[in-house]
Parts: sequence; structure tokens; C-alpha cells
Amino acid sequence: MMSRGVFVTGTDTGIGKTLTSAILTSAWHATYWKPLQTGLNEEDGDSPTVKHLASLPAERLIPPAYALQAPLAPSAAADLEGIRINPGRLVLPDVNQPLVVEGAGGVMVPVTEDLLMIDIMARFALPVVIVARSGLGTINHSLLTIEALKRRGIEILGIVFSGDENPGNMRDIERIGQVQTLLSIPKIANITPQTISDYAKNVPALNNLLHRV
Ligand SMILES: Nc1ncnc2c1ncn2[C@@H]1O[C@H](COP(=O)(O)OP(=O)(O)OP(=O)(O)O)[C@@H](O)[C@H]1O
Ligand SMILES: C[C@H](N)[C@H](N)CCCCCC(=O)O
Ligand SMILES: [Mg+2]
Repeated sequence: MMSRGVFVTGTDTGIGKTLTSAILTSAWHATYWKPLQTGLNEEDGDSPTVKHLASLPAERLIPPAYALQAPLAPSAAADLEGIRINPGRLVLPDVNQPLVVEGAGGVMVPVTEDLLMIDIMARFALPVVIVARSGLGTINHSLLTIEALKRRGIEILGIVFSGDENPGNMRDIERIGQVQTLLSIPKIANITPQTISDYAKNVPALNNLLHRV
């Protein structure tokens, strides 16, 4: 059976993809996969964060296909270690639960010399969730991301805003980009398994969304 699920991308690195992935994974009792992890010499990586925040049992966490040290795009981090990323190893795992796949950085991040993150997304053919900042600068970044995805015929499930809600920005991006806002995640003061689980349980839009993936 084809895996159901989503690919979580963002308008930038450090924008809220992992937080969003933890919320979706928790709400949907999903399996989480970060295929390309970089920056492990500075942080533990996104898999342990999602495992903790979504209280995931080990069997619902697929290890990265590539786990790289430098806090750089995958192609550059791999180069530093003398590794050549083989796109043939980037294959969606066949799992029984919905799958939440998190990208590295945004859509135009190099994965190999001639493949970008967006090319890998096209191959996976999962509907895409775009995570964007709510505030100033998001209109340009969000519309560029939407345009790149549409140009390649990649299905956009919708956009998630992270940070203080900004209805004007939301309206402009929905109208010009012709996308739907899926969620607006407020600034969460204390991100813990409890706050994630409470949020995941109390936002009805999350369950409705599962029926569309
Ligand atoms: N709505 C929010 N409330 C509070 N903190 C947030 C919110 N959104 C993001 N953050 C914080 O911002 C930081 C970056 O977010 P996150 O790790 O989700 O980014 P990312 O897009 O996954 O980055 P990467 O490209 O490294 O995977 C984290 O410390 C996260 O907890
Ligand atoms: C290290 C970081 N947290 C991410 N894993 C990688 C982000 C790559 C971004 C590249 C870029 O757009 O300039
Ligand atoms: Mg992340």
C-alpha cells in the first residue's frame, strides 16, 4: 500500500518545521522520518526532538538516511565528510501509520550536486505542508516557496504559520498564492510533550486534515 502522509517543508531553516512535525505526528499517531539530517556536531538532530515531544515509541521513528555533522545544506555537509549522497537511498519507508517526513531547510536546498530538496519532494509525491513565519518577511518567502512547488506540479496541502497570528499576512498569502492556512501555531512559551499533546488534541483542524492525506 502507498504510504499516506505529508512532507513538511519550510520557507527557511529554523522556522518551525520540527515543531509542526511533532504536532502532526502526535495528532495523527504518525511515523516520523527526517531523511537528511545535518548539523549533528552542534545539536542532537530533529528525530530525538520529535521522539521526545510527540512521545513516540521507537518503532514510529525511522532513522535518517544520512546523518551529517556540519550545520550546512546536505550536499555541503556530505562533501565535508567525503560522502556522496545516493538519491536511490531516499525512498519512502512503507509503514502502516501516516508518515510525517521533514525536509532540511527550505525547498531550494542542495541535496547533491544536481538535485535540490524540491526534486526529492517531487519523487516522494506526498502532499506538502509549508511552514512559514507569521510576521514580517513571510509574504515574499511564502509566495516564492509556493511558486516553486506549483511550477513543478507538487501538491500543496496548505501552509502553517508559526508565531503571533498575523491575519493580514495570512490573507495575502492565501489570496495571491491560492493556498489554504492549515494551522496558525501561537508562540508557545514552554514546548514540552505535555503542551504538544494538549495542542494536538485540542485543535480539531488537525484531525480533519488527516482525512485529506
Ligand atoms: N510557535 C513557536 N513557539 C515557540 N517556539 C517556536 C515556535 N516555532 C518555532 N519555535 C522554536 O524555534 C526554533 C526553530 O524551530 P524548529 O526546530 O521547528 O525549526 P526547523 O524549521 O525544524 O529547522 P531545521 O531547518 O533546522 O530543521 C526551535 O527552538 C523551536 O522550538
Ligand atoms: C543545519 C540546519 N539546522 C539545517 N539542518 C540545514 C539548513 C540548510 C540551509 C541551507 C540554505 O538555505 O542556505
Ligand atoms: Mg527541523
